[in-house]
Amino acid sequence: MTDAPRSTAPVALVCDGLRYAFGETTAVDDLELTVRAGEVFGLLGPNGAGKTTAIRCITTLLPVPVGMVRVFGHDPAKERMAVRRLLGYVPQQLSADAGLTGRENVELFARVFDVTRRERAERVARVLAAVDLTAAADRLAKTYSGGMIRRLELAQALVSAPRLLMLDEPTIGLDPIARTSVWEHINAVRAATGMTVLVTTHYMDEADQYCDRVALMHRGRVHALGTPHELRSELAERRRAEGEAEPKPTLEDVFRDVAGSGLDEQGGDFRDVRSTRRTASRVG
Ligand SMILES: Nc1ncnc2c1ncn2[C@@H]1O[C@H](COP(=O)(O)OP(=O)(O)OP(=O)(O)O)[C@@H](O)[C@H]1O
Repeated sequence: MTDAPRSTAPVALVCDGLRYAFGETTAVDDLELTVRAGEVFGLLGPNGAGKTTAIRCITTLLPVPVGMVRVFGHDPAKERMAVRRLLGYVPQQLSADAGLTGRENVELFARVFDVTRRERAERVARVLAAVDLTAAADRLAKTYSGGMIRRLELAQALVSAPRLLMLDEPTIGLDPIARTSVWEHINAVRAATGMTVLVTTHYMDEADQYCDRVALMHRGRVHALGTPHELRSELAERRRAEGEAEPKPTLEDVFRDVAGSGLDEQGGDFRDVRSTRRTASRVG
């Protein structure tokens, strides 16, 4: 396993030996990551792999009891507010208020993040446009589709102009078209701003397509790390050496290979029961 981003871009995020336990359950076990500025980095794994717990430690929502985390050089334990100012966070749980319009939801976040009154209206309009919600901005969020809600949450997180955007399962429960749309908007904003993105998902196909590098997590530990192409090529090489004629492994094959049979024992598959949950119905 390597953690050597080729880029010479500054380091956006470092986790070194991060460990977090809920009582007897070790949720994150010795996590080592270095994410470079401008990367889209995917933290992948089935339910219970430890992705959300890791994100909560990075975003200061949980303490860092063992190990070290730095966000653009800042320590979440000692410089909580400095870290929060650098971050945009879209949690798995709904963060939009159904009873407010799209614009009001984003304005609320702008206030919470101290965007000055002078800048606020322009900034809110800009992020709503960036996620293609200008036309729907003055409708109540409860009238939005699941994909629109996710894009609204993205706008909420973007209004503070974060340098590191953390997205916890941003496309869960969305249909394929809405999933693609969410990713296209993430990519467009990233291209326009140079923002760094850390995303968790258990959709291996999305990670393969949209992430520059991925870490495959299982039972709190990172089992493989690299570009999707590198990880697939390494497994293809091994399969070829074992006599397979034309191995074309997917990222999910790589995951099964590194995680072994334990993946099924855990009951953790890449299909989440919650993936059938419609984001829109959470709102409506
Ligand atoms: N508040 C909590 N109390 C006790 N155990 C918890 C708590 N939150 C998470 N865990 C446990 O920690 C482990 C990691 O959970 P976590 O939610 O970080 O995984 P995940 O990869 O984000 O999974 P999911 O995709 O289901 O969100 C699991 O075994 C989970 O049951």
